Amino acid sequence: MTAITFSDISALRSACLTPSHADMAVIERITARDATLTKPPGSLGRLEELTRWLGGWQRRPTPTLERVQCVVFAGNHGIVARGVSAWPPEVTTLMVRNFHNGGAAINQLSACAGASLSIVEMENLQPTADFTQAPAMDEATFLHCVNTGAAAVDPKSDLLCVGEMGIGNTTVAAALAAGLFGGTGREWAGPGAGSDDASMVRKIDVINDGLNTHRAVLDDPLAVAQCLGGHEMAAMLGAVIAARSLNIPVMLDGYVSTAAVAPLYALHAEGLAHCRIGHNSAEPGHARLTAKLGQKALLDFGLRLGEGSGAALVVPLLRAAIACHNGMHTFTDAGIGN
Ligand SMILES: Cc1cc2ncn([C@H]3O[C@H](COP(=O)(O)O)[C@@H](O)[C@H]3O)c2cc1C
Ligand SMILES: O=C(O)c1cccnc1
Repeated sequence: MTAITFSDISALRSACLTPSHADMAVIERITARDATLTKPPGSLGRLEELTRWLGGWQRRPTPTLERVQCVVFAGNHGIVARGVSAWPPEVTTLMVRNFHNGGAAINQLSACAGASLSIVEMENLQPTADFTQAPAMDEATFLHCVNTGAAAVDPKSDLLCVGEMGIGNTTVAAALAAGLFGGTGREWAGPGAGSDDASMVRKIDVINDGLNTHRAVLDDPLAVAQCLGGHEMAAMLGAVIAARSLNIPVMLDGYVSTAAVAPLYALHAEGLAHCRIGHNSAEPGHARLTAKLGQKALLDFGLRLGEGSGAALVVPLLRAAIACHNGMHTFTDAGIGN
């Protein structure tokens, strides 16, 4: 659908290092109109900020959400063989079938959001390499996954919601966060889809082993994404870069989607300016990661699912934000003086 393709890692790196920006003139127009609306200035709180963000990236003083796309990328992980998840990798495949049959949480939440839902199976759900032993992906596979993610973005979208399915990927998220921002497995790992105490110990060890194996490349965020990441994580990264070039704002979900795109922030402080984080996951590393990115999640509902659930969930709030901005009358219209 989109022509955004990176021919090699250096093309990808240069796109990461030169992010586009929101349209400041549009943001000024939105701010100016907001000041005329029949409410005390600032009284719609974060709804006002979200309207400026949407309009600034859409380059529209009257932001719209007619075409919202949710994309779920699915992948499997070599480290699952080490007992880091309470679930076997076959569940990834079974959940992909469930997505196609309309039976998962994201099917219901994307429908409530008035969004389309795309499901992308990465690398035929073949697992990555065990990152404690080798890079999770070779460079060509990593680049291919980034490009697959970029190609999944509908260039006509008004908003992109990204999500994932991949048994074991909360371990991968924690490894990415630790690789990018420092700290150990203990500080970044959480129970994911229900790991018990014994599994948590293995998870922490696997993350620490992965950090140790790849310590020579931890200063390069793209190498971190290649060595410690996953197929669906690389695809989310590619989708989010493509969205930025297409001026499409992005709603992230929880820990896994935030960690997948965190390399963009590590490469450039403005790298995730077109993204917001839908909710604060119950996965404990998420709040810490959100703070590292200088963001504040929209909701805190105790979700710990993934699939893009927390991104789709907040779309109705965004609709509320733009309905107020676009539909409210001004003090002049209403004949209210001050
Ligand atoms: C039935 C089921 C549906 C899911 N939907 C999302 N996840 C979430 O849980 C997985 C990560 O947790 P961990 O790292 O502990 O394996 C990912 O697939 C994520 O999307 C699910 C997990 C399960 C079991
Ligand atoms: O926050 C997430 O992304 C998450 C949490 C638990 C399981 N899977 C994903």
